[in-house]
Amino acid sequence: MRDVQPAASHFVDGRYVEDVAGRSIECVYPASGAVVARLHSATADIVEQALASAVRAQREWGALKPVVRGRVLRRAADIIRERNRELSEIETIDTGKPIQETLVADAASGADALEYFAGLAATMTGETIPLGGDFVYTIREPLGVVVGIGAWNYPTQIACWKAAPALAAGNAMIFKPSEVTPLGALRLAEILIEAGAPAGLFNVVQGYGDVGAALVSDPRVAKVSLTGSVPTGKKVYAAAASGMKHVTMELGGKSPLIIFDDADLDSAVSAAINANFYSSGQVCSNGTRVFVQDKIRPTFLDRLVSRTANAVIGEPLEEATQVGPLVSEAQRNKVLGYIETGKTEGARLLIGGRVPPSQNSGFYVEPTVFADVTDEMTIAREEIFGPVMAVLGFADEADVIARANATEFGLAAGVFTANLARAHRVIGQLEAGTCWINTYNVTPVEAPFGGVKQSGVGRENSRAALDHYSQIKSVYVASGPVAAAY
Ligand SMILES: NC(=O)c1ccc[n+]([C@@H]2O[C@H](COP(=O)([O-])OP(=O)(O)OC[C@H]3O[C@@H](n4cnc5c(N)ncnc54)[C@H](O)[C@@H]3O)[C@@H](O)[C@H]2O)c1
Ligand SMILES: C[N+](C)(C)CC=O
Ligand SMILES: [K+]
Repeated sequence: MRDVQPAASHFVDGRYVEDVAGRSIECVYPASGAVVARLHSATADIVEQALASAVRAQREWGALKPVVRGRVLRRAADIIRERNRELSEIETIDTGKPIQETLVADAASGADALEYFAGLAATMTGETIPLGGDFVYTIREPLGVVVGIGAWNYPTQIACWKAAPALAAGNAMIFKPSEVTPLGALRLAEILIEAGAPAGLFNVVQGYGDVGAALVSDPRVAKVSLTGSVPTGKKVYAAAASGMKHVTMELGGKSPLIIFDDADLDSAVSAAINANFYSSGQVCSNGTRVFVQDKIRPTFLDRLVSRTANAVIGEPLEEATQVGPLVSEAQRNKVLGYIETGKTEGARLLIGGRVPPSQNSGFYVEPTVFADVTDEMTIAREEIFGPVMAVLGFADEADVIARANATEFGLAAGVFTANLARAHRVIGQLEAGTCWINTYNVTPVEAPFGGVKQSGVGRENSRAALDHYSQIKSVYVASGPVAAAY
């Protein structure tokens, strides 16, 4: 296995920096439990260096022609693609996700975001508003220094999805990765410098929640973009509110995947597998409540179980492996606890539910399917963030829409049907920010991504993300003399 110990914990002002006074962070390889890197949480001194250098870099960067900023981001995208193999291995070691996933979904998606926003940078223009002889013109300005805070499931993708629109719009970013997966963002910071970004433009500081909180409460920070859980989102949103800061909140979900009886059944089974077992189920937008219409449910479950039995569980660095471990022991135990609750509350366990007998180290859980799940059961209400699918029945359209919406979350939703009129009708009534018809969890950077209700605020990706990283200055221009009352 490659050596992933970084030169130092943090990347600030264009170089690696360390302060061993910070609390220790051990980066664990989830497939074995071995410590693969030792880092330190940022001290107040490191946080100060990051903030001061970001303020300085942002002034320089924000004054550049946007097309020049785009060129730097485009170069970074190219470097990421050249190094995809190495970056994917680091991502697999950091998260435990199978290399066959990280080779296509992580650094590669990050490169897509950098390339996409590189192209859009120069299109961020204002408008002129004629007012007779006078007029108003508008300027889209950067916010200043923005903070990104990441979750552990997609560390590189999250860093890039936040950095790309932020930097394209002329901001500087300080990024705090999850303490569970500290590695990927450091490589992005190195690559941006290599691509020509000024020192301090994209700083990475490691740390636990207190480091995130210190960044969010600093008056030099104009915005925070968090990917994480709903409880953390509420804390960060509240802290940002007291400083009147902008926010983007990409939070959790318990999304419905609704399969009508006229759907292409094999595609629907594939989608349910992808929507629950990809990344061992550690995907925010997963369709973890699979509603299957009565007539096809027995056949659906048969095919689902026989295909799930074929999943290759194993060492994530081997290309044949399809299912790896969960990210940590704590997450594995949390998921096993939900499986026990599912059994106790009367759901029918069809397959999985155990630590795979072949894996005597690492944090593995078998892909697990529960049938006969009802709306009140804990496994149908709470986000598990593991490979646990709950299959529920339904008879008619109005009933399934009401039940799909009966949740505090609203991140995503999917509908499978051959009847496109029905597909659009149902999607129109679902309370979810990101929806799919006859597919699931496809998240191209060109499309807005984000949630409604408790699942979040704002959108990542697409043109919409640029609005969330910029503000409008409105300038009234007078052409005549000014009168006053006295
Ligand atoms: N919507 C999305 O795009 C998306 C993507 C991935 C994960 N998620 C969600 O993330 C969750 C899993 O990730 P997690 O366990 O890392 O989430 P988490 O909420 O525990 O932590 C997220 C990040 O917030 C930091 N943090 C914790 N307390 C903080 C505070 N008071 N102030 C500032 N920062 C603080 C953590 O250190 C970490 O970096 C799931 O709920 C999942 O649905 C959402
Ligand atoms: C954005 N996505 C779905 C790839 C990762 C969220 O957990
Ligand atoms: K790790």
